[in-house]
Amino acid sequence: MSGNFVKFAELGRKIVGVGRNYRDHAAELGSAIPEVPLLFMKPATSYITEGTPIKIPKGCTSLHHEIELGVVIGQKGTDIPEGNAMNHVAGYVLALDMTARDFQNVAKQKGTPWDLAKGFDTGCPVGKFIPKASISDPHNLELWCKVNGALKQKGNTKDMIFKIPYLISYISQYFTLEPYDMILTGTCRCKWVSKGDVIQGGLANLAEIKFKVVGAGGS
Ligand SMILES: O=C(O)/C=C/C(=O)CC(=O)C(=O)O
Ligand SMILES: [Mg+2]
Repeated sequence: MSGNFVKFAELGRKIVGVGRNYRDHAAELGSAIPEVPLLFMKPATSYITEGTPIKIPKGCTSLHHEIELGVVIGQKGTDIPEGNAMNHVAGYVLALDMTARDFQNVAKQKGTPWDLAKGFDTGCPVGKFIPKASISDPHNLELWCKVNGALKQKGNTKDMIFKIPYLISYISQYFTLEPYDMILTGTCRCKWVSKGDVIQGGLANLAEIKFKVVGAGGS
């Protein structure tokens, strides 16, 4: 797959989220560690790139940022063996899995889907595509997130419970993975944001992102 994958977020493929893949995040939400990957989907309409603000979804009173490593798929596959999984990776991206935590808490209590909490417009800000060759070990990368300059999240991808080859293999047993799909690999921790805040994130010395948060009305 060529390095010219920059516009993957505009090509409209699916986003598969992995939840509770870091012990610290599961613990801070009082959630059990999953025995198999906990999956959810975000529609491609949730993608935004730098320059477009994150809009607090209508009625949301607790919007959280989750800084995550995104894995961008480059080769189609179903039932991908773990040993071959990395051949399906085109590259990576630094992403924010924005989560309407209040919507999610209601859904968790009622046992209903997380779609509204995860899949709203602007809920998946991403940075630039990073070709696979630029990262020798995706399981040893520092991740950080600041809000208005104050550090809110700091973690390392080495702490993922389920590693990338296993995630690709597991997901592809249920959803065919296609070029330009993206897997959000989970977050180390989370915090909330408000209208007017500026979120910045970093992935080792490879990528940085910056997004402004606006209200439901767009200001
Ligand atoms: O309620 C929970 O335990 C987890 C909530 C999430 O939003 C999961 C994630 O997206 C994540 O762990 O990254
Ligand atoms: Mg997440």
